[in-house]
Amino acid sequence: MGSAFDPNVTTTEEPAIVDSPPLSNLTQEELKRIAGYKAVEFVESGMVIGLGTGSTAKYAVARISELLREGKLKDIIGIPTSTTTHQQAVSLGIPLSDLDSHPVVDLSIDGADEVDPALNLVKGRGGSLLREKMIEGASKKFVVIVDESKLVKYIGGSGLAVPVEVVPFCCDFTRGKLEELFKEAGCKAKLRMKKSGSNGGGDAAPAVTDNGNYVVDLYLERDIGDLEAASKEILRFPGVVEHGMFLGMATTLIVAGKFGVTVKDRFG
Ligand SMILES: O=C(CO)[C@H](O)[C@H](O)COP(=O)(O)O
Repeated sequence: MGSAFDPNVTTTEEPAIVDSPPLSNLTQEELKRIAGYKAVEFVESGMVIGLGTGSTAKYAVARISELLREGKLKDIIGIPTSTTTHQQAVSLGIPLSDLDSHPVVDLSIDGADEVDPALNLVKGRGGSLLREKMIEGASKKFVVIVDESKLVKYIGGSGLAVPVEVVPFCCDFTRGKLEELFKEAGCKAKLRMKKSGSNGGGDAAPAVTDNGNYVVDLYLERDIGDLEAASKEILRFPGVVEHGMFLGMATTLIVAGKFGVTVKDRFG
């Protein structure tokens, strides 16, 4: 997968900075922790920090709280990107606020489901894409933390979902429109259902986001090409709230893999 991840015009022309020895014996979970901890090296006292969501971001949140407790960080304000992260941050005693009170965020740290060679992302398989996009879009810097399994040649290239948050009203109508839009790429659009057992009755109910919406997952067989054009087309449907392609938003990527930890900066 690493060979698919050469810098292109939108990323630094410098070679990736590999600043750790090979981590070949570590589990995926340990790689997530290493990426999360590395990102927190960018955090400085007094900053407003966007706190991401997911199994990688939770390590960054935990590390921030550790450094606050040790007095190595001071006066941090966290802006959580989901109710789950809100609960984690409250339980760890991190002072919190929101975009209404802090419309400019110094730095956000979050995971991703896919990262392409131009640092475009897919996010939202955890269902938090709308709040993540609002907060990360308001951030001066956005550090993305992944293990190497998230690197793809093109958006949708993992074969897993590109999520779209939709309003519940006539969601099958919107689902059908999205499938039709990407039919050339062999798209199958599926309404995301609650995980079996989470509502006591199997897969009968749609999954509901923190904002009371549903998610349509797009499964693509082929590259959809122009991502900015695809983004505009998706957002043109009135039933769509937001999609999980984060284009041109990441300013830094931290990848933990068997080769070590790589930090890659985007210029411009
Ligand atoms: O976008 C997200 C949640 O909506 C997550 O950042 C993304 O799903 C990655 O999660 P993980 O680190 O657990 O793989």
